[in-house]
Amino acid sequence: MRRQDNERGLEELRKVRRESRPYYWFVGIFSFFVNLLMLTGPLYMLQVYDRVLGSRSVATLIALSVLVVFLYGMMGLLDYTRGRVMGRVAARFQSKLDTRVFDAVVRRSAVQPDELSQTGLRDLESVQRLMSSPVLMAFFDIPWTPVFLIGISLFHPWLGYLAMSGGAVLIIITVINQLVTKNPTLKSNVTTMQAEKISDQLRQESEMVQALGMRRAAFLRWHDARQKSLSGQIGASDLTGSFTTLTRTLRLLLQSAMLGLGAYLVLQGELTPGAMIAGSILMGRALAPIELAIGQWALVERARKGWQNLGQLLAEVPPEQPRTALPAPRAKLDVQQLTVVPPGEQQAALRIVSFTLEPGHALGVIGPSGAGKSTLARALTGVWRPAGGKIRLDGATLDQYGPDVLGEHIGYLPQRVTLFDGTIAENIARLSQAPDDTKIVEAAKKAAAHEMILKLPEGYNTRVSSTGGRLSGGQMQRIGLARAMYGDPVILVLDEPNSNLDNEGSQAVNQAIKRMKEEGKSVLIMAHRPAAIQECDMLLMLENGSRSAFGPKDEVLKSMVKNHEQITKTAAMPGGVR
Ligand SMILES: Nc1ncnc2c1ncn2[C@@H]1O[C@H](COP(=O)(O)OP(=O)(O)OP(=O)(O)O)[C@@H](O)[C@H]1O
Repeated sequence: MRRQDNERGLEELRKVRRESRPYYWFVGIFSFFVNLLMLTGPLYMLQVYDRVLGSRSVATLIALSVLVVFLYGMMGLLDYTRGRVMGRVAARFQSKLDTRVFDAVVRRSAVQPDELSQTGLRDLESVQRLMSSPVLMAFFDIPWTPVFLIGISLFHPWLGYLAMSGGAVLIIITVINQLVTKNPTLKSNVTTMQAEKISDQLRQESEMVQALGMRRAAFLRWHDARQKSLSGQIGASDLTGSFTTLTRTLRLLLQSAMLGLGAYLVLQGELTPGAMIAGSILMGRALAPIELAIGQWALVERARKGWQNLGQLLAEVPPEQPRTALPAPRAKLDVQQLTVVPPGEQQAALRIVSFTLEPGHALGVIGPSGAGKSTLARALTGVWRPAGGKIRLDGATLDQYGPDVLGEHIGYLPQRVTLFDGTIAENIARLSQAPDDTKIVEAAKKAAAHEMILKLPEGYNTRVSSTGGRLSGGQMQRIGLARAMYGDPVILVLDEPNSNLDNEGSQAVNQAIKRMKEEGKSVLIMAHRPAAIQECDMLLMLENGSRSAFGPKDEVLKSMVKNHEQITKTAAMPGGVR
């Protein structure tokens, strides 16, 4: 996506940033006073050398020193306050965007789990971190650098020339630093993330890694990524480090050069000793923010990249428009000419498929592997949008329901059940903030999982992890079914519900389907095994993404048998299919 296309997302970010505009003014005004108070040191030196030492007045020295303590105190207070304000502005920026970015990340991950969706929340954090860091304060201070440099030239034009040329060299170094360190810093960030991703995945799949004897190979793969990340980090930190050292050395050198030139001018009688010292201190103050910015440039680069990424993410996943709340739908599903193209693919996985499902019916969707059954399930649950055709739930297309509302109406049991870290009850209640215990138990009973859960050591409060923890595959599937049934959905989409179930589990699922039908609700079962379609009244047969048969179960099965016999007979004939 080009920068121009990201503009909508960037504008969204800028809008949130603009909301804190009064605070930026506040910090700007405070920075003015902080920088003004920076003159305390040089002015003190000027007074001590040129007035106190000349007049030998202890009283003046004490008065000046008290004043300096007060002024430094004020400066510290203002500096601390502006830091606190920016910290809060940064936190506000993050929390204002948290919901929006989280929503965009979840929506994008569901269809395209790429780098952009993975880093979304981290990108927001890196922008927040820059906003609350001292580097940002340095940006508020840098505009004062020329003012300090001009101040130096007021002492003596030669000092001014030296300060200006020193400042110019530092600015050139800053620009070169920005150009040179940009790519290595970003590259090192990417390699670090890749190494983390590999280690996360290997940790999650540790059981399989162990069982398949993949430990050494897995280690080498991770180690390779880790080495790349490490050498990237060393390269980037060497580069940034060299610029930091260069600027620091240059600043110290310039300060000393300032003293040297000042001393020469004092010897020539063109400058007072106080001005010599004050000039050197001013030089240090003028260059300090530039030095700080260069030292922390990696933070700036990360935030800059994060800002661009966020712009792209928000542009690609626009906010959802509010929808008119519809009444609870009847369990009537109407699929017309549905075509679905998996995200990032060119070819449709489902082509012009039509069927209807009436309330109180169960539809079995059968077909070989890769026929498009799971694709249909994802389209029916609103996860993948149709590239063509329509899916209507009680007359309204799916996009007329809000995604969370649709989730309440259509219960979904995915092919691979994943639970979330938490208790079984929390998982069944779909992590609801206000879980309803009665509904949780009811859903578990409908899924015939109630007894099984009670037998666990802590019943409904048993803690589980994303991979199930102490639960077996079949137990996870039954909890997944209870989760699908939580909140009384009108339609249930079950993708291979029997894949991990024993006989008792399969019967429990069939019982649940029967109950749904009796309540006037409907069920779709994507299945390989005959046991799964026992309760189905209708069958939809998919082949290569197209509908090859649809109708009452017995008729479809009969025609399948007939076709099968036909094929067998033809194959048996001389010259037939072999
Ligand atoms: N996330 C995805 N990205 C790209 N293509 C996909 C994705 N998921 C599925 N497909 C493709 O869509 C086609 C249909 O896959 P689908 O998972 O719907 O088949 P299925 O009938 O459910 O198979 P199975 O019975 O093995 O689960 C396949 O060609 C597959 O390669």
